[in-house]
Amino acid sequence: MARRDWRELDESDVRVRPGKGTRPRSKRRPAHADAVPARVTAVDRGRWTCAVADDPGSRVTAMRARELGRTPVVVGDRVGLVGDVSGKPDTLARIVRVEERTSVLRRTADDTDPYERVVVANAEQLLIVTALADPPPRTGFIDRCLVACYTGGLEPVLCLTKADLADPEELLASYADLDVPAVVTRHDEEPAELAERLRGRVSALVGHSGVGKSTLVNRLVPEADLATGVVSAVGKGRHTSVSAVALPLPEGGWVVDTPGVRSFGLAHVTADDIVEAFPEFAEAAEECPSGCGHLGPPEDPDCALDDVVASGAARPGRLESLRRLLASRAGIAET
Ligand SMILES: Nc1nc2c(ncn2[C@@H]2O[C@H](COP(=O)(O)OP(=O)(O)OP(=O)(O)O)[C@@H](O)[C@H]2O)c(=O)[nH]1
Ligand SMILES: [Zn+2]
Repeated sequence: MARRDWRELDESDVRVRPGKGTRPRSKRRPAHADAVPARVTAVDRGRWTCAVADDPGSRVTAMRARELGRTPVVVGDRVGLVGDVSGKPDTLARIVRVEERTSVLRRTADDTDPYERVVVANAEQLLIVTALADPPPRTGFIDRCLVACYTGGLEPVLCLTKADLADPEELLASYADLDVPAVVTRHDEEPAELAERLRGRVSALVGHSGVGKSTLVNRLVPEADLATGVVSAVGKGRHTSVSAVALPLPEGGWVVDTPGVRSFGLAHVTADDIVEAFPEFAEAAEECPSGCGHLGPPEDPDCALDDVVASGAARPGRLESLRRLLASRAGIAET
């Protein structure tokens, strides 16, 4: 099985591993030994907003140093800044370095841009916001979010909103075998459990229009309405740009809203990439015929994963769930 690394899935990425071609870059590094570490919180027309040392009170505008070449720099990236990092009006710092990413969330290619691009870097978890009713939950969307998490290095969390309108039990049951943590919210109650889960961490948020994402963000980030510029994208709906924005949580951590992102870049994700997220099946998958899609009969009659369940080493529900995710990958083109 050719093991593919999520960090190498497309050419528009930062080179995240020291490879053959990186020697000149490491030579250059000492010149910026004084670079200040910061996190990118917003990107807008060739300007990057950065928080120095993760301090939400610091808001430095930066440009990209010429030496970075075409290296993409996205929200969540950890960067090194030189120049004026005071954040005072009309000052401009320079991004001279992009650190290796610990996770990536990609959006799908579309008519205006044929590449799958990273929209959020370094998020620890992805909050998949789904309404229990109005609009009704779409498991296909949730499943594709899960695949994006497993292959991008994020921990998924289900956030089921509008619990005042419908009971969460049925939906929770269909994800029980995946062991995905879930939080249930409703607008007439404080989202305390959710706030606890987000505290001190970097969490990306996705959800379709109308599921109550803005309602949640405004609850979690009380200043979201007051802050200028970058946060104006929150809650404007479909027509807003696809760029993400990181908002500081009052008790530490960041939520990264992803307005306009409604589907994920899974075009290069293989069946084996998904199986790797299921440790009990990963080894058996190497016994499968080459090119096995692991769907089982009739598509993949010689798939070895059924043997794992037959031997008692895995629960049948785990294989069913895994295969549902594998099947959902096939539907990635639909939005
Ligand atoms: N019954 C009920 N309605 C809610 C709840 N949360 C949000 N809503 C309503 O659902 C609608 C959509 O909420 P928003 O927060 O704007 O949803 P959104 O996902 O941000 O949608 P866009 O702004 O279109 O991206 C609004 O009318 C909210 O008042 C809830 O817990 N229960
Ligand atoms: Zn197989």
